[in-house]
Amino acid sequence: MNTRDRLIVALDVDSPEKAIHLTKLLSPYVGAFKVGMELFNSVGPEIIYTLKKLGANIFVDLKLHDIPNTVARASRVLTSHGADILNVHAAGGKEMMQSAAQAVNKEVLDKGLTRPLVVAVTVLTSISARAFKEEIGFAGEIEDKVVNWAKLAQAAGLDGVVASPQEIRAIRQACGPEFVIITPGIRPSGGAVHDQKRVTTPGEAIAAGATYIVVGRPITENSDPVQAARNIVSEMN
Ligand SMILES: O=c1ccn([C@@H]2O[C@H](COP(=O)(O)O)[C@@H](O)[C@H]2O)c(=O)[nH]1
Repeated sequence: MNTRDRLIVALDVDSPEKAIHLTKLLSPYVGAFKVGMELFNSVGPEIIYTLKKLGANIFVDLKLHDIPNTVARASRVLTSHGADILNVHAAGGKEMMQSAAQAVNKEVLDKGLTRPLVVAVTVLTSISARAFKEEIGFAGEIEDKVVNWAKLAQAAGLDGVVASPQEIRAIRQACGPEFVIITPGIRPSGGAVHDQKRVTTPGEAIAAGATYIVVGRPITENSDPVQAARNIVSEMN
């Protein structure tokens, strides 16, 4: 895979015009675009079709988390809309993840679609070690929880996980070289971290074994998004 194909830009915007503008501007420099809750809920599923018509690969980041039947049905619908990557929460459990994977596989077979990657969100990159223990009440270390959830996702038939770049090496060791690791919480050296807590630079994430990195504000809120994306790809090398 080319370095630039490993860069996914988070389109955290509230209108189709802004999303289309960024997609046209950045498509030559990045591998894919992420449609998250803000854009999906502002525009609706048609944004997936609109951006795919522009030739973009789309990660639909809705972080499904519900009972197995509900998540399976939602996963089937997102597959039919043409998501290239979709995700569920690992905290939903093995049965939920298995149901999602099976529903996606069935939809792909029934409709002759290209199979999307189905990945599990582990511990959000905005969660600090203190919040993990004192607020949410988990015992132990974040890395152990992330690795356990990654192994559970793999056993459930998922393709990979979303995790912080700080846990990449441990996940790689536990789940092997083919397992997909998508890492938000990426900040260029010296850049503002915003609400992210477990961050690294693009270069550190790739060196640790990330399959894809996700970058939003450092690109989309930059006065020159193209240069920001090009700088990040350079930092990945
Ligand atoms: O643990 C997670 C899971 C998802 N995200 C998403 O990634 C982007 C990051 O945006 P930045 O502006 O680069 O912080 C955003 O869309 C999140 O919803 C995450 O950050 N952490």
